[in-house]
Parts: sequence; C-alpha cells; structure tokens
Amino acid sequence: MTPPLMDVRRVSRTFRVNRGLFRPSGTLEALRDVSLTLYRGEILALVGESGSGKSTLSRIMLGLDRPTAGDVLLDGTSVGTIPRRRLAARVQPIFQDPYSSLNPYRTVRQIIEMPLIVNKRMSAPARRRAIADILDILRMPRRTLEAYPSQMSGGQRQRVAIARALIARPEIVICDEPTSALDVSVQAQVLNLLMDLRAEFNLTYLFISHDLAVVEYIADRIAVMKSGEIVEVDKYDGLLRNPKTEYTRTLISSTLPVPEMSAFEQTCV
Ligand SMILES: Nc1ncnc2c1ncn2[C@@H]1O[C@H](COP(=O)(O)OP(=O)(O)OP(=O)(O)O)[C@@H](O)[C@H]1O
Repeated sequence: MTPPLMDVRRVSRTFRVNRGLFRPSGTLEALRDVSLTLYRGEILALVGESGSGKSTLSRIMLGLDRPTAGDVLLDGTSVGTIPRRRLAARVQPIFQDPYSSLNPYRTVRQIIEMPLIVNKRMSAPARRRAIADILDILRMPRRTLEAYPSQMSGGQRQRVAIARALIARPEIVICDEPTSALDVSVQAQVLNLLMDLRAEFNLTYLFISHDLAVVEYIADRIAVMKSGEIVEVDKYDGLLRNPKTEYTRTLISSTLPVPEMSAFEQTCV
C-alpha cells in the first residue's frame, strides 16, 4: 500500500445555528468523529445525501475551515500549521459551478495566472511558459486566454477551472461535484480529462459526488457519508457485494438496476 498522503483523524465540526428570533441558538454537528485516509495517487470518492457533511469535510481538508476536534495531516503535518499559500500550492479545489467559481471580470489568462503569482511567485517569462504548457495539456486554443468566463460554455469554463487548479502543480485536487452542473455528454469529457490528468500530473483526487454512477466510473475507493459520519469505505464492487449499511444499499439501488446503459455511460464508451 502506498503511504497516506492526507490523513483525516477523528474530525468533528460543530456550527452554531440561529433557530429564530425567540428561540435559543443551538449547535449542529456537521461532522462527527470522521476518519479518512487519502493515499497517494488514488481517486477516493466521497458520496452521500445533501447535508451529510461532504463540503464541510472538503473545506477542512483544503484548510479553509478548522475542525472543532481532531486533525487533518498532510504528509504527517497538521494542515492548520501549514501557511495558507504553501497549502494551496499542494491542495487545490475544483468546484461544482465553474461560472460562480471564476471571477467574471478577469480574462482566462488572468484567472489561470493567479495561482502562479500568489503561490509560486514565478517570473513573468516562467508564468508565460507554464500557461502555454497547461493550455497544451488541456488542448485549449491560445485564443481562449483573452476570453471572459461569460463568453464560454459550461464545459470550457470547467476546463479553465481545472487549468487554474493544476497550473501550480498541486499533489491533491479536491473536486466538489465538478461535473454535476454540466450536460451529460460534457460530463464524460471532463471526467475523462480528470483521469488523464491524474496520470500526467501524478495527482491524488478526493472526488465528491451525489452520483454513484459517476464515481463507479472513476473512483478507486468510495467513502459513504451520512449525517456527518463516514459509514463505510470500500471499492465499488465491495460496496455492491456487501453493503454494510441500509443507507449504502439504498444509494446503490438508486444507481441500479440499469437494464440498458444510462445516458452517462453511453457517452463514456
Ligand atoms: N457555515 C455553516 N453554518 C451553519 N451550518 C452549516 C454551515 N456549513 C454547513 N452547515 C450545515 O452542515 C451540514 C453539512 O453541510 P455540507 O454542506 O457539508 O453538506 P453536503 O453533504 O456537502 O451537502 P450538499 O451535497 O448539499 O452540498 C448541513 O446541515 C449544513 O446546513
């Protein structure tokens, strides 16, 4: 087994919630004693219903939020002690909606270049070379650089988001529903691209999704979350053969049965 790259150790996250004008405020346990290991080079999927805590966990792994209890280690070092820029150079997000995650007032060139300025402090010629390289790898034409996000399709915008995430050469990419806002045919292209990039950049992915059909297609292992807890982690076949909880069984049965190929699978072959 490859060594752990990121280790989530007994993480809990409690939020204060306001219940209304005349009611006392309370607390909400978004994560409860969550442990999860991300091994170098793998694609680990995180699935679970809305509100189960997937985004909260990913924000903590990105260093954008702190756990109430527990810790997240990156190569053995607590992410809370790693300066924000240094962490961002190693762990990058790709979000669901490329439109709202890209600044509409910046050109693609400015968007892609930003992590190099902020995280790497590269010279201008080195930045130009890095931008040309990433465009080639993503097979994006040079003219895209002067466009604004509003002038692009959803799939093109997600490519820009991927270019921005990868240009500083991170080790881990945390994808939060990266294809769910896209048309089914474009979803498959973006998933195939993410898988090609894993090999090219030696990446490790945490891939958050509602959709078991999508994660079955790409994930090495799948972690199932429910009500702030990880209820099981296994390969898809393992989950299918021996689901440990009723909840996983329900998730699987909502993906299956698939008498004919789903529209998504047809676009993947
Ligand atoms: N900043 C916050 N303040 C209060 N409650 C929050 C906050 N962030 C998340 N929550 C709550 O924590 C729980 C987990 O939310 P989270 O967004 O992590 O779930 P999720 O599984 O990512 O859901 P979705 O798939 O809909 O994005 C929810 O009940 C949510 O309302």
